[in-house]
Amino acid sequence: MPKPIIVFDLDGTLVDTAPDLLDSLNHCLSGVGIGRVDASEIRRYVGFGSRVMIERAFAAHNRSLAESELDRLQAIFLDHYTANMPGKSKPFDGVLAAIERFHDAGYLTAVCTNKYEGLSRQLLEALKMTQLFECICGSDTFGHRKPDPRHLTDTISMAEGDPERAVMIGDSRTDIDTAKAAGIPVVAVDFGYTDQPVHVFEPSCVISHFDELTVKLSERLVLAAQGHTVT
Ligand SMILES: O=C(O)COP(=O)(O)O
Ligand SMILES: [Mg+2]
Repeated sequence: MPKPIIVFDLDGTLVDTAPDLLDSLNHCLSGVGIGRVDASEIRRYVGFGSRVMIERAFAAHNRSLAESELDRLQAIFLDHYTANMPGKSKPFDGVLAAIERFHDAGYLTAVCTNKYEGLSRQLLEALKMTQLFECICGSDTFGHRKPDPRHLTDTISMAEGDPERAVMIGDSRTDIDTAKAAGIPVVAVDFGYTDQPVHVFEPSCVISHFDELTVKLSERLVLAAQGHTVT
């Protein structure tokens, strides 16, 4: 029988990667004349991978960007980001204990991220976290990515999890829209990368620390999603 599953987003949910994304973004933007991006800006640019992040930095400065220049800058970004991994990135407080709680309760865990799969694996490997997940599915794993709900449903299938007992954990509108479109309950963390507070996007619930992510909470969300009255 397939097991219940918790699917984690990566950047801003599992791992606090913003300091390294910021360093690599500023490295690739040096010399293009838009100045340095700061820590508050980067949180609005993350969510659709490095290419969109660079595009958003240009758009924020009312600058257009030719495709070939974007290719060039993305290659610089990726080289720098890869060479410095894991850098300052670290798992958010309490997430490792939360994963252990779910494993002890018989759950599977997986990653569904808009980071490239290779980068995600390299980062999680450097943080000694790869073995925690049944599968790690990036933006290039299936040919569709969040907010396409198939990115999430295909992740659950690959992990051999039960889609009727799945919960997504994410930090952005993209994660919330993806899970809702897939009919899967979604817990939003309020410490990740988003331009608006996550409650605006109406996730199933919001947590401020992984201590709040309990097996009981996930069971309640699954029951509620199936239409049961939960008190
Ligand atoms: O790297 C990004 O832009 C997005 O990554 P995430 O889907 O793990 O938040
Ligand atoms: Mg994220």
